[in-house]
Amino acid sequence: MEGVNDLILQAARGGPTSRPPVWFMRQAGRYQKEYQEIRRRYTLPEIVQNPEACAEVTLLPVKQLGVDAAILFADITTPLYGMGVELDLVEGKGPVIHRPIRDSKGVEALRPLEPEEAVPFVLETIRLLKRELEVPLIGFAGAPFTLASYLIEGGPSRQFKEVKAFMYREEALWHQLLEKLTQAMARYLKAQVEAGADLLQVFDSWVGALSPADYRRYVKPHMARLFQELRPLGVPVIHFGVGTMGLLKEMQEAGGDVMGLDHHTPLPWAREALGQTPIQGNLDPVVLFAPKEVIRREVERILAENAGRPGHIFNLGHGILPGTPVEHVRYVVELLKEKEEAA
Ligand SMILES: Cc1c2[nH]c(c1CCC(=O)O)Cc1[nH]c(c(CCC(=O)O)c1C)Cc1[nH]c(c(CCC(=O)O)c1C)Cc1[nH]c(c(C)c1CCC(=O)O)C2
Repeated sequence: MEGVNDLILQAARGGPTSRPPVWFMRQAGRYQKEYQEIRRRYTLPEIVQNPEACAEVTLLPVKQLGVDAAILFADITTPLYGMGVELDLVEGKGPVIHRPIRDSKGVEALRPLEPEEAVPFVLETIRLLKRELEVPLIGFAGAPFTLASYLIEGGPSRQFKEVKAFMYREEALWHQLLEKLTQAMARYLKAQVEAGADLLQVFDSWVGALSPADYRRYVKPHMARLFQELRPLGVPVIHFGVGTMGLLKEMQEAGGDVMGLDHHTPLPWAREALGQTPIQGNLDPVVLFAPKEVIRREVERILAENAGRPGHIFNLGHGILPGTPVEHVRYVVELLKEKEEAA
């Protein structure tokens, strides 16, 4: 990508950069008044299905914050509609599935994903964005476990009791379900790269609910398969989850060029555990509600903990929360850009 800011691609490949590139998970969302205005007129699926509106929302944080990457605006549930799943995105809660999967009929009813038919609007949004963007575009998908947790629980969960009980009780069916989701997300991500996505992030947000032994048995083979399918695409892939310190080595073995670190994971420990693998993270999203002195202290702590090693993409440990002051998010970007001037 000549003439554009490709810091994030360099860092994702482990190369040296003049400063760590920065973007934020959920960088487009309710904390922005411009987003709230658009949301008063359209629902989230209506935005996603309208490439002009969707590109505009994707560009909002790039213009407002000066981040080093854009992330496609969509939800992890977006491709599920194309597999025959009916669901609602409930404000303040998250995805609610009309008929949660509880048996083989539910698994069989999931259709294979044909991206050009099921999500043409996502691919068109990517093509529109590529004409405008001067920073790389991140495509993304939910990982099979995280998607299965919504499909089986029927909505957000704290204990993940239904999904884990299903996994233990119906092991063969579980593997069928994860295989279907793996194939669908591999095709979805491939279509995003063909449309122009420059790197990818796989969100296994809720996989931290599993023990390392369960991860190895029930999830890791599918993740390994997914990353194997993505490798020929030739773009870096970020592998992210929350509460994953105990799983991080297993997740790294499954695949991904960059490992996402939540804010509970000590960065020096992760560097030691992961060797040369680039990392992304790991500021606590709640720090963005703190006074600027505290934000500065925490950003500097993370930079000091990384000790100038290459392959660090600055981000939060999880997504930006509603109510976060935009000014504070922008301040983090400014702090990182100051480092470049100082260098
Ligand atoms: C678990 C998960 C979901 N969705 C997503 C994940 C994985 C990332 C993570 O772990 O946070 C991924 C996601 N969802 C959204 C994006 C957009 C890109 C970005 O700017 O990061 C991304 C990357 C838009 C969205 N997806 C959703 C919003 C909320 C705002 C709205 O309804 O307009 C946005 C901006 C809805 C959603 N969808 C989901 C939740 C938990 C919610 C929030 C519910 C709420 O608080 O109202 C499921």
